[in-house]
Amino acid sequence: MSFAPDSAAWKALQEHYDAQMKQAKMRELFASDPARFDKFSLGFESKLLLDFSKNIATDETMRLLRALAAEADVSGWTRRMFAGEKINNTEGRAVLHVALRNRASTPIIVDGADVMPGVNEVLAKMEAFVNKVHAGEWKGYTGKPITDVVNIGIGGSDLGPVMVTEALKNYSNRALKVHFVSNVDGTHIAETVPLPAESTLFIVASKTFTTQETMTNAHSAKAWFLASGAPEGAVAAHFVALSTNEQGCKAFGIDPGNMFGFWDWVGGRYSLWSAIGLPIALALGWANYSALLDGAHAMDQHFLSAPAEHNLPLTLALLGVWYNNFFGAETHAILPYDQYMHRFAAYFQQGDMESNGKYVRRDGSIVTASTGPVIWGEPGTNGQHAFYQLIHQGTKLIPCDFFAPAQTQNPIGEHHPILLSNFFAQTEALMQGKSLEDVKGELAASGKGAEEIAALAPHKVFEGNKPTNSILVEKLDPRTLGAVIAMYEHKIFAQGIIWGINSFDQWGVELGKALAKAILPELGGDAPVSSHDASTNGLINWYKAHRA
Ligand SMILES: O=P(O)(O)OC[C@H]1O[C@H](O)[C@H](O)[C@@H](O)[C@@H]1O
Repeated sequence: MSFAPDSAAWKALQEHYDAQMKQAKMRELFASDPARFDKFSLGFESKLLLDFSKNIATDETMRLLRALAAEADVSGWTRRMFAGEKINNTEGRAVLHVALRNRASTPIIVDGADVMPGVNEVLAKMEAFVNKVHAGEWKGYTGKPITDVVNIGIGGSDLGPVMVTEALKNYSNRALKVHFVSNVDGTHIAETVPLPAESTLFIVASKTFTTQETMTNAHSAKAWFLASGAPEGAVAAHFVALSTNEQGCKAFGIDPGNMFGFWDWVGGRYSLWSAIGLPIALALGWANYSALLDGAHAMDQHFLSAPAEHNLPLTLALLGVWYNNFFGAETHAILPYDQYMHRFAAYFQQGDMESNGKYVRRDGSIVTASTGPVIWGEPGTNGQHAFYQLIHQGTKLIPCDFFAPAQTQNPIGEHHPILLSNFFAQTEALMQGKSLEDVKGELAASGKGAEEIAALAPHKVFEGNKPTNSILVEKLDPRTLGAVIAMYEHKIFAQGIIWGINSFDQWGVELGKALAKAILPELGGDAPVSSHDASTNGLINWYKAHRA
């Protein structure tokens, strides 16, 4: 198999870029094709619209990009993933977040056994637990119902639950307060636990149950709980675990009955659909959590079966490759015009950057093309008052995804139309820009003299031609959010296939972890440290000299 950029489809795209698209102007593409919006927009269940017409792309671009996907065999790899093949080759694992939301329960075989009975068993256990907590039947050690839940986890065992509980806050059971502790900085737990211990439930969420930050926080939570006066025997009613490591949970003192398991074929950053979703289900109730899974399943089916021209995740993936590899874009912004979505970009920083931040291909060879972009973003309109200047007039091309719901969940006066008018205006401005002639005309109309016009005009020109995808949903409900998350997951998958990398390992996080373990004992005592490079020694010794 030939990899990008050695493949025929890649070369054809390069020629197309050099000959036509490098200089292409979206303004002109719109002017020359009145049907552009219709041709370059896709729907999903009539609840979601993806408008990708504001991209520097023609029919020919899309045709060539789809040929690239075909050449990389994205659809074959998709089928292999859904069938439970061990496509995570460096860890010898299947990649089956799709099984977690396989609502049809069609068998998926891994190592000769159907994974679906196990998936459904854990879901049933989660449902029973959630209902018990909500009904006030799960009691703390003094007989009181649970009022507060603290999820202790980091990375994939934190970001998904945080993002979804925030995004669907309006669907949550506000009587039950769900808190999240992730950072090993003692400040995080210290600022969280002033809580009523007798009615607080701790969830220790860790796929491996060895993650230093989570274990440290979990032990501190247990110490705080016992110090509050709770007897040792109360731990069972107040600590539950979400993990693949049963031994580790037992060693911590968690009753195996209060452990919710999952499997090595669930990647941490794809785990909100597994037992890791328990805090989500506690916050939102089982019906809403189920609807989230339903939405993701619907998107899975779409990704698996929709032809390339109608396939939303594939379209997003291909446009991402187009800018990343042909226009040299280094970053990609995710800009939700919805305050509830304020952790969405942070969630996909892990989802995308841990998946596709790789320089070695699945066969061990070094990539020769740029891989995953830097993902970043903040909700609109806040971002407009912070970093949009650079997107409009900077020297870097930053493709953006704009996202908004048509219906607000908090209709107050004109807030929602104001919000959406900004969304539409920004994508229009980014595409159209503003010409020198227009700027000069405006300055003249405002009474400025020739000299002032000449001095000011260049600063007020917007080149435009900045690409955006616009994603509108009818309403940000659980089903829709499930579909949107799955859409991005599959986008990341398809890009990984095109770049020839394994999107499902994360060896790059290991070195720092190992070094931290080696350095920790060196931080004790007063003896100066000299075993590292000069900078690291200097930093450690400065810390030792200045710590209280
Ligand atoms: O769930 P855990 O095993 O505690 O892992 C938590 C996180 O830590 C690791 O460093 C990985 O980079 C993440 O992919 C993972 O989500």
